Amino acid sequence: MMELSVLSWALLSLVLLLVVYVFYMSSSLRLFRKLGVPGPAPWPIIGNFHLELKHGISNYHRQAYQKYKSERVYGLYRGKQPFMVICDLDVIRDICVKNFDHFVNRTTYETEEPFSHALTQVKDEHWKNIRTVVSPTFNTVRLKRMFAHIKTNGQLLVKYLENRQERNEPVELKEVLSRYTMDVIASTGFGVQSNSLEDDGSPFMTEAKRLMSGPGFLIILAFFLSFLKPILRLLNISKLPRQSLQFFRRFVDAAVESRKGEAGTVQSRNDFLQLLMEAMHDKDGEDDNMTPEELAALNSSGVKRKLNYVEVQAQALLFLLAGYETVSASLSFTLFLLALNPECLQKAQEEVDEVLQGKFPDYESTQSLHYLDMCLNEGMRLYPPTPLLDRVCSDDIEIRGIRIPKGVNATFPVCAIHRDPDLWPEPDKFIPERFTAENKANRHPYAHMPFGQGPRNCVGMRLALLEMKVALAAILQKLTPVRCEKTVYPMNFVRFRMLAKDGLWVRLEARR
Ligand code: HEM
Repeated sequence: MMELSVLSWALLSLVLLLVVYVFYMSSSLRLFRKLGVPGPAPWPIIGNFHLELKHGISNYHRQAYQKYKSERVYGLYRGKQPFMVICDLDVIRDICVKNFDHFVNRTTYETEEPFSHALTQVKDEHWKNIRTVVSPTFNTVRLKRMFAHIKTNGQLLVKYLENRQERNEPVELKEVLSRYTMDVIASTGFGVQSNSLEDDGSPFMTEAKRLMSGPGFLIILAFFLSFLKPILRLLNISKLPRQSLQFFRRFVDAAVESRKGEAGTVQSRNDFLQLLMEAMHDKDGEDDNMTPEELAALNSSGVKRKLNYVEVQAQALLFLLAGYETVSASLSFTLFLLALNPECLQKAQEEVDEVLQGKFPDYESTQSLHYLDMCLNEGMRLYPPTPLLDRVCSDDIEIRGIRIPKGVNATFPVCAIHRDPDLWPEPDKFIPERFTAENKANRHPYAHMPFGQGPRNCVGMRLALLEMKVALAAILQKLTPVRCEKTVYPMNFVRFRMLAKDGLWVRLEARR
């Protein structure tokens, strides 16, 4: 009898706890109703997260955007976290630029060390400090110095593809271009030739793939639904595969260690790691490797630019990861779309022939490949690697009649804006001519934002465009991609990833 009553008490307490928990989790689910912001009704505990899970992020937001666009904004909850999705491009512009001081940070989720110090994660002054150090890596002077690395890998890529063409083998573009991208990152970042193209068992590729293969379903849930995090911690489940993280950490450590003896010497390595290590030694203005332009940019910022070792480690790891999936996806989708659109392909090849005159692309010639630039922009419009962007509001503000309270995540539905038929007639078609100077001038500048916008935009954009143009131009100069028996279009996508389930298969023909 006694035992039963203990059990009853325990059950009663559990039920009470559950009620309190549900009440607590639901308490903030009234915010959007109070503000008059439309949106789907949230469920207790999970909010609206089930909708993104069920339809996929891009599909869900394309539908929701069309439904609520006339209201300029809609509200969603992930767990109890409120996300105000902004459909009005002028409001997005004000958030990114005019009112940037209210929206410096983006939503971050708990990450393993040292990732919490990476540029994508850090906040406010910490972010400004690291961004100031990292930005000069991508200026014209540094990109020109890095070009030799990109050229070597571009030449290897074409040689590899020519071999495949001679054997008449179809090629899965995402796989091959991921290998090229990893080789470019390893060489421009760390001065290392990772040989991913040549070597099927390259540890660089194996670990990068493992890292990118995406976390398990439970982990994705925990990413967004914070109440699951303690459970994962208790089960010692990591969001990123530990083995791969360890591999890249050891790689960065070894690279830093091997260069320590070089500190203070004039030896110039022209890579990202060198810049980070210089920032660690904090030579403030005495840097032989920096141009006057770079020094002026750094010193005028007025913020401290010394990095500690963990920060160096974090940026180095980020460099490996941030540019891998994004570049390889954009590059392979664009080449695939060119293969499916022979008229555009012909125009691109004519431009390449005219500009390059039979030579391998160099830094200057890539700047004249305007049609290729339009093709890349159109590829990233259709398949933006980052389908949603966001900024966290640090203080209550009203922008163009929309009240955004402190703590709310202002989200920009890039994947939906990029397919809005009012901005892009026939939005699902690949039409690079949308990006002629004239057409661009007639469109809102925020209608296209694959690299984000404002001071917190993609810091690696110029490197990304350069390595993508070199690869495209070098391939199209020698080879013509065409549909083959393995081509699947329209594509089916892997859940939660901008990755074609059946691959991006083409056959290559040699150009006469
Ligand atoms: C096609 C290629 C790429 C695309 C589409 C892309 C896209 C983006 C986007 C959308 C953001 C967020 C911007 C915002 O919130 O406004 C971002 C941030 C960032 N990207 Fe990229 N990216 C690409 C390549 C690269 C490369 C090659 C690197 C470096 C090697 C890089 C490094 C970063 C970093 C460090 C940030 C965080 C910037 C900050 O918080 O200050 N990205 N990128």
